[in-house]
Amino acid sequence: MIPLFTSRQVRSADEFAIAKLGLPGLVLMENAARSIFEQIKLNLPLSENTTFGVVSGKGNNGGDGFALARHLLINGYKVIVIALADDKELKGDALVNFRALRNLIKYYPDSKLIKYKRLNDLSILKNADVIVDSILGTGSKGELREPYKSIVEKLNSIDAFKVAVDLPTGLDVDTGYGDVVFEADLTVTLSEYKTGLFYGKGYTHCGKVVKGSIGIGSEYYNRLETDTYLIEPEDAFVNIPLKEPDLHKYSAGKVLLIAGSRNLPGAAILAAETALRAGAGAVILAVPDSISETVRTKIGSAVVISYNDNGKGFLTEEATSQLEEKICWADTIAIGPGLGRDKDTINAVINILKKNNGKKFVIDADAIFALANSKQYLKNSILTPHLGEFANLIGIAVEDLKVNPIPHAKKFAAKNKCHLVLKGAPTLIFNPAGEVFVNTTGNQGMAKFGTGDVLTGVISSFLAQSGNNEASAISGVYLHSLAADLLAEEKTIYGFTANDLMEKIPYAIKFIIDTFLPDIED
Ligand SMILES: NC(=O)C1=CN([C@@H]2O[C@H](COP(=O)(O)OP(=O)(O)OC[C@H]3O[C@@H](n4cnc5c(N)ncnc54)[C@H](O)[C@@H]3O)[C@@H](O)[C@H]2O)[C@@H](O)CC1
Ligand SMILES: Nc1ncnc2c1ncn2[C@@H]1O[C@H](COP(=O)(O)OP(=O)(O)O)[C@@H](O)[C@H]1O
Ligand SMILES: [K+]
Repeated sequence: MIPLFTSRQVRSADEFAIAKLGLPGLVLMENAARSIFEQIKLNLPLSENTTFGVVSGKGNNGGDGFALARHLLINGYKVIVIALADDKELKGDALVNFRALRNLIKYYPDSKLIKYKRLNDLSILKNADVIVDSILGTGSKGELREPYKSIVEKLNSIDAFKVAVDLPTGLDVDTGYGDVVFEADLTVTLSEYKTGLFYGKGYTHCGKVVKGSIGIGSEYYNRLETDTYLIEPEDAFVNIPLKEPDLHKYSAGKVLLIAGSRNLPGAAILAAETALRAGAGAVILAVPDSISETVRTKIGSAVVISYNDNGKGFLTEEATSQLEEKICWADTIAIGPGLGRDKDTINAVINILKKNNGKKFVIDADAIFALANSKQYLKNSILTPHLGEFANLIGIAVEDLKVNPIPHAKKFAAKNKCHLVLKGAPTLIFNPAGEVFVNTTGNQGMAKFGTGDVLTGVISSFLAQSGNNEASAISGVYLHSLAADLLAEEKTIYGFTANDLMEKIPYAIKFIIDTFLPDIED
C-alpha cells in the first residue's frame, strides 16, 4: 500500500526541511525543478524541436516553473514562459528564480518570457508541444479566482501535452474536487502523493501521476500518520487463503446469493457465476419461483433454488423463512442485485438482515436501497454502493455528496461498523477504523450494465473463502478492475461486456498469482 498525505502534511515536510534540516528553500526548489525535468524526459517523447510553454503563478509553484524553464533552456529546448506575476509581486525563492530566468533567457532569442496582461496573451502557446502548469500548488485555497479560472479554461482548450507541477491548478489536493481544473496528461507531484490526486475527479484531472523530489527523502513522511492508502497489485492477493490440496467444495467457501426478480434475472446470474469463477466452492442462487426455470436454463455451474413468490416475480417478506436454512449454511450471503424495489422486497431485505445480524453479508444495489431507513443491522457487512446509491442511503443529494464524499463515507463505515466500497472512478474502500483504500485501476469500459454485479460476485466469493472483510473488499475491487484493464487491451474500452468481465476474473487472478505468488500453482 502506498500512503497518501494531506496538503498540510506535505507543507509541514517543506517546513521541516527548511527549519530543521537547514536546507534553504531555494535548494528545495532547484531539486524540484531538476526532478520535474527528469520526469518530463522519462515520460514524454522529446526532440530538439520540442517547444515548451510554461505558465507560472505568483507563489512557489510559479517559482518551480521558472526554475524548470531555466533547465529546459540550458538543455536546448525552446521555451515560452508566461509569468502571471513579475518582480513587483513575486517574493523569496520564486523571485530569485524569476530574475535568473529573465537574465538567462536574453541569450536564447527563440525563447520568450512574457508578463501576462490579458487572456489573449496565451494564444502564443498554440505553438507549444508541451504546456507546463506551474500556476498554483499546495498554497491554493478554494475555487479558482479570476483571472486564474479563465486562464486554466483557455489552457485546457489548447491541444498540447499537459504537465502539472505538483498538482493540476484548480484541484483541491485534499478532496480531489475542483470546478475548473487544469487537465494534465502528466502530474509530477513533489515529495509524496497527496490524497486529492486520487480522490473524486482528481484522478481524471491528473493523467499519469509520478513523484518528483525536493531532496529530503521519505524518512520524515515515514513518521507521519496517515489513514489513506493507494492499493498496489501486491495487495490484491495478500489475505486470500491458499487452496490446500485436501480442500473440498464445502470448505472452499459457501456463498448464498439472494438476487434477481422477474424484470432483472441477469444481475443474479452474473453475480453467482462470478462467485464460482473467483474460487468459491459452492454457490447457491436463490430466486423467486416464477423465474427459476428461466434462470436454470441460463446459468452454468451455480445451484439454483427457488422460494415461493405467489406469482409476483420478486422477493416478499413471506418468503424469508424459506431462506433461513440456506442462510445458516452459507459463509457469506450476497443480497441485492436485481431484487427490485417493491415495498414487500424492502421489508424482506430488512427482515433478513435483522434476523441474521452478525452473519457476513455483501449488500449491493436494491438491497442498499432497501436499507435507507434501517441501517442498524450493517455490522460486519460489506456494502457496495455507487455514489447515487450511497447518497440515497444517507439521505443527501448526489450533487452535494460528490463535492467531498470522504467524510460522509468515513463516518458511515465507523458508525455502522461495516466496510463500505464506494464504487466509481476511482473506487474507495472505507473500513470501520476510519481508513481509506483507493483503487485507481479499471477503465471507462466498466461503465456498463452488470459490471457492479460482477463485483458483488468477486467480493462475496473472497469473503466466503477467507472470512476477511477488508482483504475481500480490497482484493475484489482490485481484481475486478484488473480484469477490466486486461479486457480493454484486448477489446478496447468500447467492446467488453459484464459477461466478458466475469469470464476474465480467473485471468486477473492468474496474473496476480504469476506475478506475486508463483509457487501457488505448483
Ligand atoms: N515551500 C517549499 O519549501 C517548497 C515549495 N514548493 C512549491 O511551492 C508550492 C507551494 O507554494 P506556495 O505556498 O507559495 O503556494 P502556491 O504557489 O500554490 O500559490 C500561492 C498563491 O496563490 C494564491 N491563491 C491561492 N488560492 C488561490 C485561488 N483559489 N485562486 C487564485 N489564487 C489563489 C495565493 O494568494 C498565493 O499568492 C508547492 O506546490 C510546490 O510546487 C517546491 O518548490 C519545493 C519546496
Ligand atoms: N469510468 C470508470 N472507470 C473505472 N471504473 C468504472 C468507471 N465507471 C464505472 N466503473 C466501475 O464499474 C462498476 C459499475 O458498477 P455499478 O454502477 O453498480 O453498475 P451496475 O449496477 O450496472 O452493475 C463499479 O465497480 C465502478 O467502480
Ligand atoms: K500546478
